Amino acid sequence: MAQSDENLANLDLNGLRAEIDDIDQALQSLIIRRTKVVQAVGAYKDRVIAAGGKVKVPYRPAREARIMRTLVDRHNGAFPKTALIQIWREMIAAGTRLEAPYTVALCRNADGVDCWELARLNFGCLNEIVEFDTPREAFYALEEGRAAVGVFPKPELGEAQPWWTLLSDDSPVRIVSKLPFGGRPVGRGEQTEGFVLAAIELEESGDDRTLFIVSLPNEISMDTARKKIANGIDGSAILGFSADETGDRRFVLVDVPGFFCNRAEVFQRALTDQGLDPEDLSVVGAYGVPIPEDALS
Ligand SMILES: C=C(O[C@@H]1C=C(C(=O)O)C=C[C@H]1O)C(=O)O
Repeated sequence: MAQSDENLANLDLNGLRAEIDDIDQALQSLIIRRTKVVQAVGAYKDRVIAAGGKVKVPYRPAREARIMRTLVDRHNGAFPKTALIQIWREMIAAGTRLEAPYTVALCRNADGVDCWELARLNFGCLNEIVEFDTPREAFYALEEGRAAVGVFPKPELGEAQPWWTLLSDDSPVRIVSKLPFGGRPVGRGEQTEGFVLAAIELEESGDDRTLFIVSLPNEISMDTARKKIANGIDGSAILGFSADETGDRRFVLVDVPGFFCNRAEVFQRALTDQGLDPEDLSVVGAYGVPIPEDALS
């Protein structure tokens, strides 16, 4: 029972296994207790939803990001941090599923890439993953509450009909997380990155980036737009651009450091100061900055 680290070397195999059995029992009791608390959170969310009447999506990625960062910060010993995160991923995904049904929507990009491995690792072994034929269908499943979350491949610059043009101020669906968040799958899916979409409110995780879509007149070359956006907003990156059907303007997806939910005017002003004169600007998501690879080793 609760042997000191030094004493472990004096135990025989049976003694060591008895020690492991005790630890497993304590861990399992804590999982049982944690699940009861998660269910109480679910009941709390039910009351809030009953008052507000929205579709119930229990997933709270900002809270999950805080939990994962805390785990990594306080860890020590030989057990790998990526595996530690994975244990919590399973626990969180299985518990969240008790709060409300949980289907994960997937779609492929034009190159046939999907985020199946990332989705399975992040949303656990129990949640159903449904692959849709097109990003549009996956997106509608989220809007209509047929799926709780969707994992869409990271946009490619210049791809035809990018999925992110489906996002708008009129839709409750937003980009809410970036995957992988804490550790990549080994082998298949290792190079893949994706964004999680869900019809939930944006919340701050303490270290976030914000995504907005701006429409610019087509006369402004992509190069000019890129330079002016970079000059106007420190640390910004352009993730995608597309021409719209009428062809006189293009949409640009911009990723900026910080949490700027409901603060589109900040970007509007920064771009106007650069002489870009944006026609339309919507904040379409925010995500917790993933844990860097070197913090996981
Ligand atoms: C329990 C909650 O619901 C979900 C489950 C979480 C967990 O198991 O810790 C964390 C965030 C949510 O995705 C919560 O919102 O706190």
